[in-house]
Amino acid sequence: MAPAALNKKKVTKSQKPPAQKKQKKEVFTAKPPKKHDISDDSDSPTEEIVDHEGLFEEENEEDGFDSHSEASSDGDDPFTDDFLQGGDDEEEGSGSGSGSDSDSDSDSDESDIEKKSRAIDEERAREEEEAGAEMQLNIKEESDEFRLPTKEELQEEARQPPDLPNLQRRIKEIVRVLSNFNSLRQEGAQRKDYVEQLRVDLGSYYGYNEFLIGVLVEMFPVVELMELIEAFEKPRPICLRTNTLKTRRRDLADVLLNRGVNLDPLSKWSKVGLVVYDSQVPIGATPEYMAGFYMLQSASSFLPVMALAPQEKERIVDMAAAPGGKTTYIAALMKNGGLHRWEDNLHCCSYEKQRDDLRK
Ligand SMILES: C[S@@+](CC[C@H](N)C(=O)[O-])C[C@H]1O[C@@H](n2cnc3c(N)ncnc32)[C@H](O)[C@@H]1O
Repeated sequence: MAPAALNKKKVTKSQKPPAQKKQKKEVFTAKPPKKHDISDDSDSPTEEIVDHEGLFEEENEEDGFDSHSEASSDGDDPFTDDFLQGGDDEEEGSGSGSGSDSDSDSDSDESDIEKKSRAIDEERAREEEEAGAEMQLNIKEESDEFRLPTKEELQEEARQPPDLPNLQRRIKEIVRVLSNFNSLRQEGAQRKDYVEQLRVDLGSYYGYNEFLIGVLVEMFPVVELMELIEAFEKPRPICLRTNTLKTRRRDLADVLLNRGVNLDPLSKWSKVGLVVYDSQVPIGATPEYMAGFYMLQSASSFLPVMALAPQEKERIVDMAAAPGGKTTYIAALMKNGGLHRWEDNLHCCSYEKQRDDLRK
């Protein structure tokens, strides 16, 4: 069945690492390289990054494996050397025919091994202690009081090209302070000082004009604001809307699947939308598209029409409606019985008429 096939493909597609993982990697990269430095000097930086991603995807398993493999690899070399030497000694010892010598040799071998083993344990304990101290230092640095930049610092910054990592860090810090303002605020600083700096930094970092970022900052609490802005950075999925005057979504999906379009129903909230992951044919030039079986339309553009909930025989005016995505959706919901004003011309809008107009 089509939906099963679609879902399968969706899973493959959704295996892309989520943006959050990136952050995780950034936060943690400071520590794990130790293992790589020791175990394999020849690793290229790229390989290291790949390894880290793997590491944090299966954190627990890897941690367990990691310490084990580290222990055995660290331990292997000295022990191997030892046993080899020990083997030679033993042979020499037995060659001399002195049983007590042999015993004492083997005793001293044993104590050698013990010594080396103890040295390795001590070395490891020291390393762990150092790593712990380093981690504490990092935690302390992160939790150190964040201070807003002074006027002079801002003036100096303004003379330089934008320092994006610094802006990103400051945005993160301001969000952190605003999320727990009473405990983390800088003495004497007001919430509005942080919000103002956040507004400026978000504008510079993400390239918003003052008006738009000002509206967004006023409109949303800080956590939602960040979620929204980060969502704006992600590419929109390609969606199409079934023209229910001509076909059913399921039938359209089947036909497109057969053409090599990898798609799924858009979401529970839409009965007409399909989301396209990838396609072996240009999605805007299939025979079905040319025949008006679907319209390429962002999922978000479905929503105003759904909110409007147009009914048959209503009169709906859609001003400045080109290219007509919402208007044709309205027309479909009105079963082609509506009257729409479209741009400067009055059209008695059948779906086909609008579509034909679109092509002119
Ligand atoms: C954002 S689009 C509308 C999209 C449409 N609602 C849809 O879903 O397909 C706005 C359209 O209005 C047109 N437009 C902007 N100002 C206009 C004006 N003063 N008079 C007529 N059309 C205008 C633009 O050229 C553009 O085609």
